[in-house]
Order: sequence, then structure tokens, then C-alpha cells
Amino acid sequence: MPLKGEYEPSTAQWVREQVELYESSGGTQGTTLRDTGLPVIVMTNLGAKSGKIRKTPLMRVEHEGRYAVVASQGGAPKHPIWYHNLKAEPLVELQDGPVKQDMRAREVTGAEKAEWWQRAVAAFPPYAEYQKKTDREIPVFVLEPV
Ligand SMILES: C[C@H](OP(=O)(O)OC[C@@H](O)[C@@H](O)[C@@H](O)Cn1c2nc(=O)[nH]c(=O)c-2cc2ccc(O)cc21)C(=O)N[C@@H](CCC(=O)N[C@@H](CCC(=O)O)C(=O)O)C(=O)O
Repeated sequence: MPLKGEYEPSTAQWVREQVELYESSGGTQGTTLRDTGLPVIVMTNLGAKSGKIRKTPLMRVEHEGRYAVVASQGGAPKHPIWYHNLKAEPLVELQDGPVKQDMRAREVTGAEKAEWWQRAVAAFPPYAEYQKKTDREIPVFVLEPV
């Protein structure tokens, strides 16, 4: 069921525009990361403090109906804010192309994280570079259909 609240677009223009194109085209356009051709999903989550609806494009890492989302933020020293949103409210909506699903996010660790990290790097090799450039351990959530 759709998350309730007022949508607050990302403060990053390229992100905001990708979400707008993705959603206005019904998930047929804006579904890759710029000209890389690598697929992107859009995760709708609730702001932990504002309760506003936030929409976050992320690389598509899918395996047997479950997805991983990687809080890489390009290897920045701090987690992206959506990491904290997900910890506060794990119920999200995931749009993969034209398909929307309600999902529950669960941060993974240990062997499970290692397995999903391999899948993530296979889907988007720069994740490995991002992890090398920061002491921050880049978190991974698995999204499972509710
Ligand atoms: C820019 C910032 O967003 P963020 O949640 O930090 O996320 C940063 C990025 O990760 C996010 O923009 C991603 O979409 C970038 N990004 C990827 N980011 C990744 O981390 N991993 C990816 O795989 C990834 C892929 C990707 C593909 C396409 C694309 O267009 C973007 C992609 C933002 O929106 N900040 C808002 C606040 C957002 C928010 O949630 N606020 C909280 C309060 C926060 C607080 O005050 O503590 C609330 O509403 O309650 C603001 O500054 O007003």
C-alpha cells in the first residue's frame, strides 16, 4: 500500500530529475544510470524526522525477487540520509521499471552481506572502488516483498 505523506524531492537536481522522468514515464524512461546503461530502481521511503515521502534512485541489484540497496553515496565518509530513514522506517516501496512493490528493508551483515555485496559489485563495479576510498563500511540492505 502506498506510503502516506507529502513528497519532498531530493535536494540533488540530477536525482530529482531522474525520479521525475522515471515516474512520469511509468518506469520506461530514466531507468538507467546516465549513459552507463546500468539499471536503476526507485525506492520510496519516509523521512525519519520529517515524515515526508522521499524518493531515492539506486542501482538495481536483484536476486530471485529480492533486492539489495547499497548506501554508498559514492564512497563519501558519511552514510546517505536515506540510510537513517530506512533504519527508522523499513517499509518502503520499490519501483523496478513499471513494477511497484511494497518491501521491507533489513540491513545485512556477515556472510549474508558478503553474498549480497558480490551481487552488488557484479551489478555496479564502482561499488568496489567506493569501498576502497572510505573507512566507512558501506551498508547494504536487503529489500524483501511484504
Ligand atoms: C541528497 C540527500 O539524499 P540522501 O538521502 O542523503 O541520499 C543521497 C544519495 O544516496 C541519493 O541521492 C541517491 O539517489 C544517489 N544514488 C545512489 N546513492 C547510493 O547511495 N547508492 C546508489 O546505488 C545510488 C545510485 C543512484 C543511481 C541514480 C541516481 O540518480 C542516484 C543514485 C537529500 O535528499 N537530503 C535531503 C534530506 C533528506 C531526508 O531524508 N531528510 C530527513 C531528515 C534528515 C535529518 O535531518 O537528519 C527527513 O526527511 O526526515 C535534504 O538535504 O533536504
